[in-house]
Amino acid sequence: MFTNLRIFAVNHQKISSLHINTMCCCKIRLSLKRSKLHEPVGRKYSSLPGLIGNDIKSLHSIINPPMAKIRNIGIMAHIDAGKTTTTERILYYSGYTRSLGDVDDGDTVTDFMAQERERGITIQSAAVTFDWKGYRVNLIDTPGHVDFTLEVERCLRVLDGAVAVFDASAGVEAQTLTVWRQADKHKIPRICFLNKMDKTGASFNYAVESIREKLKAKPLLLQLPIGEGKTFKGVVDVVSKEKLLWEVNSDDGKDFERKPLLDVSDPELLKETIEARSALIEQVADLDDEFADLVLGEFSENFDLLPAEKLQTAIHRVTLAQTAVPVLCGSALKNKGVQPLLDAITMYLPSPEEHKYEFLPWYKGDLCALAFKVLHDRQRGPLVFMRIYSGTLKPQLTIHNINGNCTERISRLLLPFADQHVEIPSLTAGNIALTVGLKHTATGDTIVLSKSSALAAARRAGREGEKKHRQNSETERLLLAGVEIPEPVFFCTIEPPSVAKQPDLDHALKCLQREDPSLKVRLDPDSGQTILCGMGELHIEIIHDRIKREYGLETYLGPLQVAYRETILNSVRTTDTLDRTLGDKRHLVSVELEVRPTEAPSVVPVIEYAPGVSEDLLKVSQEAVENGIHSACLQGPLLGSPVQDVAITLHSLMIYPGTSTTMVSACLSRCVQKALKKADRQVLEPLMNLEVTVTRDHLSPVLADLAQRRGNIQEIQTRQDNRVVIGFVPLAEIMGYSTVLRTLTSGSATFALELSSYQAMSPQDQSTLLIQRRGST
Ligand SMILES: Nc1nc2c(ncn2[C@@H]2O[C@H](COP(=O)(O)OP(=O)(O)OP(=O)(O)O)[C@@H](O)[C@H]2O)c(=O)[nH]1
Repeated sequence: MFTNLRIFAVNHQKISSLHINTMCCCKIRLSLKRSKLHEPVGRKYSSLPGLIGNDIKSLHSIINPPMAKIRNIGIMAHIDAGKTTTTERILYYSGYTRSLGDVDDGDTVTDFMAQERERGITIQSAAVTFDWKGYRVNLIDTPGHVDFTLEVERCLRVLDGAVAVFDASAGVEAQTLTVWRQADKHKIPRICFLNKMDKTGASFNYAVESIREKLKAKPLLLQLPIGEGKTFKGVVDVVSKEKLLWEVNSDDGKDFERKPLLDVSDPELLKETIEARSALIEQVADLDDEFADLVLGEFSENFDLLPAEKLQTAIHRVTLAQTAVPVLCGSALKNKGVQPLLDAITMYLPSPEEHKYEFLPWYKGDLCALAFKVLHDRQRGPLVFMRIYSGTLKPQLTIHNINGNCTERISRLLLPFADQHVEIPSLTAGNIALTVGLKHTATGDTIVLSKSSALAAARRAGREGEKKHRQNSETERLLLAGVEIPEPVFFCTIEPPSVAKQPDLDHALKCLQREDPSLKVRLDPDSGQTILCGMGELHIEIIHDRIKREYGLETYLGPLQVAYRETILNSVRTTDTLDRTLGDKRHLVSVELEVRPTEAPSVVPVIEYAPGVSEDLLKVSQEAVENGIHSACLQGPLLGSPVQDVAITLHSLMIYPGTSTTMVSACLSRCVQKALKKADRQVLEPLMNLEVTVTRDHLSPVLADLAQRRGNIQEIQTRQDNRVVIGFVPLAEIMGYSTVLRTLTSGSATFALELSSYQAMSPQDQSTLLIQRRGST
């Protein structure tokens, strides 16, 4: 077996040439505390647990543990809540690293891109595998910045459970709400970790209350803090009525004392704990009938006698049902409370087999996996992270990619221990694998054993959900991704240093798009320039920098522009005829159609056919008709921006025999454009949700500034000593806001932005924009 196992220890020199990138970017958080750039620090990694001392037994358990012992877990939070620090502690206590990494020193394992280390920011999520008390935990550290929300969502799709990390002095913050909603959407059971309990201003009760109020969740208090802020020393385990104290002088928090609470030594704390435990038991009994029967039967006289295990099992069920969330607390930075968090992960979050996936029976044990992340490694080519739902992955296995409709071979199979990768002979369902050798698989692709296996699964799926999935093609039913890719809100031109380098730029952009589906690249039909479209200023900056660092290309970005949309306000009916003779062939198309605004929002045009349009004709030309309509709606008549919220009804269509489909599309496209031009038109602009956290002293200048930016303030909340301004502001007005806010508040404020919707511009703002655009072209 040893011959099949090799460790790829990736040292820091390698990292810079390996995956990812080194780039400079600005962190939206305004505090400059990390402005010092760090050289990547050399760091020793221990051998993997089980690989030392010829321990073949644990070696076996490392590769394929029983499914009940697997936990696929994500860590999600608002920026800076402490996800990376918590992950570092987790890796240290699980024996995977020998020293404690620190984001402020730039030597963490999961933030392993050089830029992440330099700036202490998580950009790409990294999967880390480790073992804890006989459990295999695959942990994903996700980015907190809103520009990378898609990364978070993509990871949530493959997880069975998540830990939501909060800054205990701030409670629920803007980005927490976003990721919480995403976790709701993917039905991910969660536990909450109130981090930074050591920080001045930390408040357990305040943070719990904000979970209740803002997330509308039912917190189950499994712990109580012993002290808060500077006096924070440990926690009380409410379930077992024990106190856990970390030694004051311990520099790594590895050793801590766990003692039962006794009336003689801790009368007050014991009383408080018994009350909290009774409240917890009542809360769980309210949510779980089986537990209620137990409590009301055997233990109704005295809750105190209820064994901890019974309560734990019930909490596990309630967590899975997502009717409540267990809450724990600690301080990752000060090394307190992380080991109990690990215990809670294995105890309360589900194993893969506890998640019922409707598609599993379709495969009957054949391979089914989702590629959820692609990284480009200069030496090994693309590395694809996969969640295996069914079947087994092996090196040299030929697999079929349903999205790409292609077949390719996995050359090697690895277990992703952050920047150490262990080569393995096979990996079974429930695990997260890293594959080498797949050249065409992109993020979000569904992987199966073979084309025939996909067809067999599609037939089973078809039989099962005949009505439910009627519109989808056979194989579309099998696609797992389900991650909606938000439309980009920013774009800019990108140019290579010389025309000769254009193919290199195209290659780099193609690779980056496979990794990151939220990056869109298109060609400007008028200028022929390449256009980059992204989710935010930081996103585009990072792509630019990655092209330089990873692909050695110095590119030039045009000014960053807001991605507007257009729509129409009234119905217009029009006709068009295209009559062209090419060679000896006559192409003749005649069309009559109507464009009108839709009632419900729709990014793509809604296409309808009037009864007068011949069904036979549509059978052969429908695709060409719809291509023509879609292409017309890509460039609206006002700004050349995509047109949305329009419905198009085709009233008549005449096609002369022998006319090419290209001519049909061209005629439709021209006719739609003509109709759009005749209609009353409206520019839609991206409107952002804005949350600014600012000290009381700086509130007035921030509000005055927002008023000038067409900001619409909805609410000003009090968060401890700070004020939180919540409102909307047009994206066009908020570009470069980090610099302005830093100046206004001496670097003491933070802000978070998220796309809310596209909204109609006022006539005055619209005409100013149009004048500006026309002036600049
Ligand atoms: N006082 C205190 N500070 C902490 C604690 N945990 C993390 N920090 C600090 O908070 C800052 C952010 O920590 P990170 O671990 O990078 O947070 P993150 O959530 O991973 O941040 P992003 O990846 O940028 O979203 C760093 O300066 C940490 O040292 C804690 O328990 N107590």
